[in-house]
Amino acid sequence: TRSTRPQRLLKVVQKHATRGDPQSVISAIDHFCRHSEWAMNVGDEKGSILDSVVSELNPEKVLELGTYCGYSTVRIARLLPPGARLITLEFNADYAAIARQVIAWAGLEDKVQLVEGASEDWIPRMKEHFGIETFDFVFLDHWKDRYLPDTKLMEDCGLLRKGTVLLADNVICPGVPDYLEYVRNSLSYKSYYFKSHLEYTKAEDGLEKSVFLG
Ligand SMILES: O=C(NC/C=C/[C@H]1O[C@@H](n2ccc(=O)cc2)[C@H](O)[C@@H]1O)c1cc([N+](=O)[O-])cc(O)c1O
Ligand SMILES: [Mg+2]
Repeated sequence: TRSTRPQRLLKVVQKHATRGDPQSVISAIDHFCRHSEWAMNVGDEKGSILDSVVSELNPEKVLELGTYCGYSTVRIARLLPPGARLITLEFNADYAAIARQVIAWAGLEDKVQLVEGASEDWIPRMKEHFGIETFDFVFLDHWKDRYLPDTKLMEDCGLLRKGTVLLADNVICPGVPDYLEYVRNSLSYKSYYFKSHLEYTKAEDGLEKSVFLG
């Protein structure tokens, strides 16, 4: 039977990227998704904004909601200082299996912990299961109707501290109106919109950076 899109992405990485070279993994996926088959990776344009936010923050503890094939996992983990840790949550077992191999190909498995399951089940367990006090940086790129409830859940679980940065993908396309309204109007956040484009297209999209004020 026909392969899946994640399987085709992994094949492209294994064929065109160099083991242990995260940039080559990123470039191989971007080239394939721009010229052969679109996929819902954050992509090169928004990815550069993600890079700048991570580089400026230099986070020790990172949470990613929505691994998919591991593209943004690789983008973030490649910039983390030694000893820093990225926990990425993936609901779909098939996607998780592909992402593990993409992350390993990039040579970043020591910095990344991929956890399979639903964000609402794992967020309340971050402290007791992973020994996490608070996160320095959270990248939201999972189901768009989960951005707001999961943000409130992270607040309630005490996982955000003064200065924690949330960066949300797709705030225009497909859009997360309830999340945007919340972080832009809540007195607990200072929010900024980075205008960009939907990955590999000319459609508008953007990233919303929201700093938790405690
Ligand atoms: O729908 C989109 N993303 C949903 C992503 C969902 C991912 O998050 C995981 N997850 C992990 C943990 C959970 O608790 C739930 C799901 C799912 O198993 C999936 O791997 C999307 C769509 C477009 N688009 O143009 O249509 C563009 C984008 O950049 C997008 O991100
Ligand atoms: Mg996205």
